[in-house]
Amino acid sequence: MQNYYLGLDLSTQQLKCTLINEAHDIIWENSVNFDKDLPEFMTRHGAIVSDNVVTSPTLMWVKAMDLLMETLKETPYVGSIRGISGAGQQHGSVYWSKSGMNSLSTLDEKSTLADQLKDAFAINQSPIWQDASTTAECRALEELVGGPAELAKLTGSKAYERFTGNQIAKIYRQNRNAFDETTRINLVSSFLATLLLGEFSPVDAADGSGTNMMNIASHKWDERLLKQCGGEDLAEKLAKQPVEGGTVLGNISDYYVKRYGFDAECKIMPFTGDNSATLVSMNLKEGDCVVSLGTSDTVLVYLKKGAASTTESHLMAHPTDPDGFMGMLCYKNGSLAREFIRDEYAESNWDLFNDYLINKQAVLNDCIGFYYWMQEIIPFAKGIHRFEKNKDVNDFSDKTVNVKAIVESQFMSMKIRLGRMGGNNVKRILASGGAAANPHILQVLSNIFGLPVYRQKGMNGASLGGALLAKFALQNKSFEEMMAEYSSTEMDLICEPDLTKHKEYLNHVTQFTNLEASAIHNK
Ligand SMILES: Nc1ncnc2c1ncn2[C@@H]1O[C@H](COP(=O)(O)OP(=O)(O)O)[C@@H](O)[C@H]1O
Ligand SMILES: O=C(CO)[C@@H](O)[C@H](O)COP(=O)(O)O
Repeated sequence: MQNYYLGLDLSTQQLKCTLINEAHDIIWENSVNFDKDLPEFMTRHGAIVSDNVVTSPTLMWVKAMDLLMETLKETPYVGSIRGISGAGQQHGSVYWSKSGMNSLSTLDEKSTLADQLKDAFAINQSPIWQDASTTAECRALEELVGGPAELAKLTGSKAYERFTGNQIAKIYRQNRNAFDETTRINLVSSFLATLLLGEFSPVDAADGSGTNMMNIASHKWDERLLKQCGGEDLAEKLAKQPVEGGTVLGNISDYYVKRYGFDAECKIMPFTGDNSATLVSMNLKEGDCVVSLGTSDTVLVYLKKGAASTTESHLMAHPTDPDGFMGMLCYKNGSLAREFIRDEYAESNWDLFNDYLINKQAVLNDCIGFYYWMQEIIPFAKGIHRFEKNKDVNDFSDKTVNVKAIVESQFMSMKIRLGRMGGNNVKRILASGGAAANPHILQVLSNIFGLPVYRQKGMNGASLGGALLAKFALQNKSFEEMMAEYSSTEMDLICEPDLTKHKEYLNHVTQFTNLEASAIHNK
């Protein structure tokens, strides 16, 4: 009989899934798009934005699970799925009420999850990673431990607005009734595992690194930080210490066995962050660097034991190597900012956008732009700033240059900051995320980094990583040994760099850095 492994990914705009067989071949993929498939929640790009406050309806995620499960039921594979793991957009959080946890443990297979969990949450709008409304909480947390560098040493990152501890601290201070009504808090990742188990799932250490509350060395909650973020009761609401990837949490809830035909022995593994899962799917080797172009743009590297934190990047626990780390840069103005420029200057058309990308010059012609459409993470800045021949301008003399300028500016920032994160020996770029479908964007990436760009097979790295994590936990080999047995997760080479252009880009690094500094100060 065949064995299958399922990976889910609840990211910003969609719930996606990937099913693999024993040989890691992708057998089936599907997705539920929040805006399109669940319009009743009125999200735009999966979120509800009110200035710096950004949330997603928790029940929308539950309903997306119902829809995805219905489609899975129609496949011939469901009864042969041996294990499920997956990922969630990082930092987002879910607040279960006591009665909600009771409903979860007594699910009736005749009704949907959404019908039974519609009143299950003490807070109906989950804060997500795009939120930037907790600056006061961030400063308080840093002050507690002696400053941003100290917090980065302790947890892997200085305080960031989107990190879960600061989000919890805001609720604790501003919405105490809802905080007191909350019996359990999940991250988005552990929320999916909780839904599948029918009981509370702990976070995995990799995603715990995105909370500003976990000790990056011991992978345990730091009591002082917990108290600062949510008083004496927070430890109880988090219930369990973070767990390592590769462990088994338990069997799937009977609800899915009866309603959808899952095997009663199907195991649920800890879910991780979407970036960690993407790292897993690529099976990174020394010299590899992932550039994920999803809603957010991220840069990921595998750092070995002994790596140090910085106040510009994130050091996160590695999802399969308990001694290793994932180094990460995260940009909020990724795909949505490119879409904004496409709509503004390229008639909402990716083909025209690509035409300008191929035929226009920006940085190499002294047209440099910074597009912080939403409050940016690195650098912490907002607004759109353009410079032509080093002069601050409202717009470029040829407005269509904005297309090339945004893509170049995003990748110049990554290139410069990757070096500072300790990623100096990179030999190849592995691209993933929705915008990696666009080879013209990848060509600019290749030229700026001076490196070949590869892309993985399949539609979604994070859910593929989830499926591999599920298999990893159910066998006795190391992750590398497991991956070495099969080659079907190898990458396709998409582009080679134009080294003449690469050298020219390097000549503009100082100019870029200076103009970026003046854009931040002129905000
Ligand atoms: N051909 C394309 N060129 C550039 N960007 C694209 C293209 N196709 C999709 N995208 C971008 O991919 C984004 C979605 O990426 P995805 O990784 O699926 O998001 P997430 O996982 O965060 O929900 C869209 O917002 C869109 O801008
Ligand atoms: O905040 C971060 C990482 O720190 C984001 O990368 C989120 O994890 C959202 O991911 P996508 O939906 O863009 O994949």
